[in-house]
Amino acid sequence: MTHYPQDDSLSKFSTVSLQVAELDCAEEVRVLKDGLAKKPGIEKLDFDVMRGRMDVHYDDQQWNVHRLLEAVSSLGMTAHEVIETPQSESAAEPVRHNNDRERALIRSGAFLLVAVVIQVWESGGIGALFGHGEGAHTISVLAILLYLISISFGIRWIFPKAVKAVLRFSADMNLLMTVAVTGAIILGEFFEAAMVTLLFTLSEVLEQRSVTKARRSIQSLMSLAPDLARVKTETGIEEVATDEIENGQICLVRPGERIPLDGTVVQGLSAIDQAPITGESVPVEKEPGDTVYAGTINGSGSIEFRVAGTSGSTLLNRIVRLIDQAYQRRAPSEQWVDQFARYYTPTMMLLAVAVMVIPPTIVGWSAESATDWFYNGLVLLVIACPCALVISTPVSIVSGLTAAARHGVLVKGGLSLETVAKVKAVVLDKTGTLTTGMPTVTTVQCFGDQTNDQALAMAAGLQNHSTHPIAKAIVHYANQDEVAPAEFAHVEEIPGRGISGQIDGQRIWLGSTRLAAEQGADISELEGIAAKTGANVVALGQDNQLLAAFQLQDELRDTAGRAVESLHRLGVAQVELISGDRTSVVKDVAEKVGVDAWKAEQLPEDKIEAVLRLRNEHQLVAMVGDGINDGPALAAADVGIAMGAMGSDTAIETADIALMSDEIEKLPWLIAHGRRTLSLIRQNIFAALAIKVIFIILTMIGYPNLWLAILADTGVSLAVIANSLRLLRTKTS
Ligand SMILES: Nc1ncnc2c1ncn2[C@@H]1O[C@H](COP(=O)(O)OP(=O)(O)OP(=O)(O)O)[C@@H](O)[C@H]1O
Ligand SMILES: [Zn+2]
Repeated sequence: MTHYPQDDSLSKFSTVSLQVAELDCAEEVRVLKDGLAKKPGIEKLDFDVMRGRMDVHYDDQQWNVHRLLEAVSSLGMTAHEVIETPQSESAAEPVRHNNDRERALIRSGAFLLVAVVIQVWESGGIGALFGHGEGAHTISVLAILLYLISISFGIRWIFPKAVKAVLRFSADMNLLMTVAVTGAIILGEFFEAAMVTLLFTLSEVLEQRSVTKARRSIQSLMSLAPDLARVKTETGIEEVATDEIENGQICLVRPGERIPLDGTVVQGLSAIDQAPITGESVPVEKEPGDTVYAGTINGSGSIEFRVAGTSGSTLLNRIVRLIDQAYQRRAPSEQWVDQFARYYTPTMMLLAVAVMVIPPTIVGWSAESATDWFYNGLVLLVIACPCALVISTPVSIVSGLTAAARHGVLVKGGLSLETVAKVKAVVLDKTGTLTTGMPTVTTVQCFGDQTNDQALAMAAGLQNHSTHPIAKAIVHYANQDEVAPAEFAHVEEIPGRGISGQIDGQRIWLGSTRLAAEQGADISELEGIAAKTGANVVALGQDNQLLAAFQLQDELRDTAGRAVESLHRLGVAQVELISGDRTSVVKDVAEKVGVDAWKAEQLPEDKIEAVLRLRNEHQLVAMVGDGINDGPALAAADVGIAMGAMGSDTAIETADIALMSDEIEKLPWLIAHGRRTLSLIRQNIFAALAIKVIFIILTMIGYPNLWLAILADTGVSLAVIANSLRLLRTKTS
């Protein structure tokens, strides 16, 4: 049968990045989502409010960029396409800062001030500003004019959005503000109208500033990598811009300088401060063969290193890019607030209208009662403004993510941060998590007629193809004994068991006792060795013949016990150790670190099952692993946390959270940090709602005041922002 490509099978998805001029808060995100996301052919929308960007993933059979731009403008916004050049790589681009609005704020404030001075001077007292309801203050045309100019500066940012809200038949805070300001002008309360506008603009500016601030503190990470590097060339040493340096070139770094690019040390010894990436306070000794990272700080030795990759592909670059993406993922608490505001705002508007209309209808309409209740209704509108509520959560989340990154913990979104805060059970992998993950070969024992060196050459030859910690240990051991690894063909890794390959037409395997047994080998001798020494034993064999056994010892991290204790202290109900290693080894580790339960000789699929079982019992489960033979389990957990992610690209990309350093004590820190972030969010929401309730009550019992209401709201916004930014100052545990 012949295959003809079907029309719809040809349809493809494309992605375009749009710069949307009006996109600067959650409100616009909602509008764009409502207006676009559900249209056929729109696959996905991603927002980056801070840079005013929207990425559209669309079906290019149904849409093109031109049509997308039209769709955006039909929602009342203007957009243009962003063409990414390698240099304008998202992370490197400076955070957009809306200076226009700040300028408007200052002008609005200046005119307000002059107007106030004139009004007070004309009427001979401050009292003129605050009385209301009598309808007629003595106020000159000049003062009125100045107030109106002040208002016009601020309202320019609010009014267009309010109109669009009306056109969409929805109520948002811009509409609330516009109605309140217009109402106040109608009542002749110019001072209050101007004050409301000014304070509202102020809180919007503050929101933007604070988010920018949190973001900048990550971007300062980026600027850590120097722009110039000294490169070895045929003619000598030259200073070259880092983005012109190619893979494989040799760079020189003097003591105290920052490493310009990622690479491998080829000469020199030095201790390098990796805190910018890992948050570790202690410098790490580097020798030829070790990896160095862009942005880290060289200690007292001079080193030469061979560049790996380019300036765009450094670990630092990737981290900043991932954090950038993390900012865009909305946390559950953010969604909750959005959802809340969606009903809350129109409800408050209806309530305000009710206050304006119902009481005068009951007591009888008179000029006085109408004005009074109209004013009360306006106050209610202003109190209703949800802005403190709407800004609090994103600012907290962004600060929380940024603070974590500065401690060497890469959290890939607000959701992960909130989940880790609520974790009830933790599954730990052993190798690389509780132990250093750098086992060493202690003994080699041969059973066949070849020599130790021949066995070692074969083992090292196979292990050259593996990234398993055991593989590294065996290769390293062979290197030390100056044994050249044998060349293998058709090498296959057998997850959770070992590895096999062909040499001289023979199939050779290497792996756990379980693998040996599955190959039909007699494992009684292996069991004997393992029982005697308590070490991990790896067997080398051909068909069902045992050739050699390697004993390996992996050291426990000295902080492992304390970390488990901290987890218990934080109220984590169950800490389990799940390992692919032998029972005797795992049992020993489990007892030393004090976990609640342990399981040994677990295959990758068994590890998934363990995670699923714990999810049944404890709901939220975190799995911590090094990404080797536990990737699927990391994915099955509510939060997958990769340990020592610095060396492993896949761990960084796939885990929900990556602990860049090899420090297990970052785990309890992270849980505590997540809880701090959550509790800040709750405090903020509570404060914002509490102040509203207080002012509603004040209005009800007859102390309505328009500008005090908005002052309170702005005050809460400010407090909430300051509260959230506190996260940026958290210290490493
Ligand atoms: N590449 C390999 N070379 C040699 N042995 C291997 C290899 N991969 C797995 N094995 C064997 O399989 C066993 C299980 O491996 P696995 O990676 O699942 O767990 P582990 O590293 O022992 O411990 P943990 O599960 O705590 O990380 C190892 O103990 C080892 O005996
Ligand atoms: Zn507000």
